[in-house]
Amino acid sequence: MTLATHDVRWSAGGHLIVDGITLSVEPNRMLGLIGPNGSGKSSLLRLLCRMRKVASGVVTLDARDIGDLSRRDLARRLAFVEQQATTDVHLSVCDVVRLGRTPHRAAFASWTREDEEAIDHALERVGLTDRHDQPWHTLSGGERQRVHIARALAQEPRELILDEPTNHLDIQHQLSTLALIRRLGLTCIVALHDLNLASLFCDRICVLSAGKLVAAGMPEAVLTPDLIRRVFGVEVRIHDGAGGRRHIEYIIDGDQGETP
Ligand SMILES: Nc1ncnc2c1ncn2[C@@H]1O[C@H](COP(=O)(O)OP(=O)(O)OP(=O)(O)O)[C@@H](O)[C@H]1O
Repeated sequence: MTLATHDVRWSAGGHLIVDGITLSVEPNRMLGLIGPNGSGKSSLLRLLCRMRKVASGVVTLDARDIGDLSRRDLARRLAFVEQQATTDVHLSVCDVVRLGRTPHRAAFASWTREDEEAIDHALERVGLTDRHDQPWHTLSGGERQRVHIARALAQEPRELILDEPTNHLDIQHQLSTLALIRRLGLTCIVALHDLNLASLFCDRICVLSAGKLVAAGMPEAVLTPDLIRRVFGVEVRIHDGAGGRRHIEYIIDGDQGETP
């Protein structure tokens, strides 16, 4: 195991938001975190990358408490792409991606060829090489999201945590971004709302509900009509498609459609 939580709890505003969660991700695998709005996904991701401190329990990286690692050591291993991350409007695209190099550079050191190559490579991977010098504030929401992913890649992490990375992306970029993240072969924990995308791209899925872990396992074992009804309050039909791919069809009120 690389990254794991052990009976982790976190409270805010007098409420227990993350309620005794134990999970782990296998090295070089993609773990999807799903759950309704407010179920605690972002809060858990922040605990995983030490942006928040656990109230009890422990988060470990290679069996070491992440609280014992220096900020720099942690940032060399683990990158976080936040939901709706804000960035100073006066920066260019490459300035934002450069921020990812911070953990690799000594204070006041000049930029090395290695730094520049990491930045160029990261921009290439998200398909934004031609936007290198574009002012950040002129980018579309989807382009900003991809720049944030490039910033995380420039950090050259082994563990990558992403909070709704497909937000703001059109369907082509949702698919290509998740395919890219998968191709990276990093150890990855990703919060997703789209159950079909989670099923398509994740090796395993953890389901949160009201701060608790209510199911974990392979997508086909976890994403059953019963689980989706209990956790999301939605009726679905599951179709087996070509190549073992499954499709979750949502049944809206009054839909009497029968499975052919
Ligand atoms: N600092 C805080 N103070 C008070 N309440 C908080 C705080 N942070 C989170 N919460 C509450 O904790 C709950 C879980 O929030 P969180 O953002 O983790 O959920 P989520 O599953 O990521 O939701 P979404 O799918 O809507 O992004 C919410 O009800 C939220 O209002």
